[in-house]
Amino acid sequence: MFVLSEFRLAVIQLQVTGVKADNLSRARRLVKEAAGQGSRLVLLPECFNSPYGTSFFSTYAERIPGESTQVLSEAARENQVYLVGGSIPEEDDGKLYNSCTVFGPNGELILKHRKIHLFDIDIPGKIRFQESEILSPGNSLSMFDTAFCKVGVGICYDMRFAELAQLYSRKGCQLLVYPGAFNMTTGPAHWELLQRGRALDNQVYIATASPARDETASYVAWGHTARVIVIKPFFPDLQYLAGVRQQIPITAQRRDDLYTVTSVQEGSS
Ligand SMILES: NC(=O)CC(=O)C(=O)O
Repeated sequence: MFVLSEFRLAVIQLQVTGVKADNLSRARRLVKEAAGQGSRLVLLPECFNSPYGTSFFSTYAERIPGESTQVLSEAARENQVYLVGGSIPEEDDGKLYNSCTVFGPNGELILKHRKIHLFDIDIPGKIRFQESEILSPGNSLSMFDTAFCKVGVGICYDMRFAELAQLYSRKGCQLLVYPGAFNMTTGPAHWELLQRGRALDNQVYIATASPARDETASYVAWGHTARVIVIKPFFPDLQYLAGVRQQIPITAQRRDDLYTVTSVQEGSS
């Protein structure tokens, strides 16, 4: 496989409203703009086609393939990019999921990742959110190969689970992408810290995209879309990453005789 050492990745902090058609056309326009600036991989935020909230999921839910994924497929093909389509509420067989679809430069669906860890938190006086009241969890890891590098996919709360990132890293991923939508409580506390932690521990690049902050929304996203890396911002540079892994060889130094992280299932859900 031909692997480019350095490539441009775009993370889109999309303004998301209650009008699905507007969200889709805005996303499409921004994917085109990102590709026009040389991006080869583009990332949209969690719930890019609908407001984020348990009261919205069933109204905005679609089957896959459906209206929103059709737009994503066309946007990927027209612009010849890998497109990580944030997430959408998905309906399948009477159940709802929070699902990320990834399309290749020919517009083909490469994978579907259903959020594995549902966002159920209760911080008194601050925020209570229970995705599991409405959604079902996915049960699979999701990775894909590009012409540049291998990519692992998680959605928002998935980022809090260090084991998932460890597994992706062990399975050869150099970049982990997390469409996300942290909020005004957890965002300032953990959004950047988690990304830096996942990147540093696993010697991988991390990219996240959030909806733009909208103070009038029922769930106010923190924003702060990031193209993080512990290492060197903006362009994922795989040669540089290989250098870091060689200089600080924690992968080879792991004590697999004392501990291990294993997966019981994989593939796209
Ligand atoms: N929205 C999420 O899934 C997660 C989140 O906001 C957090 O972990 O904080």
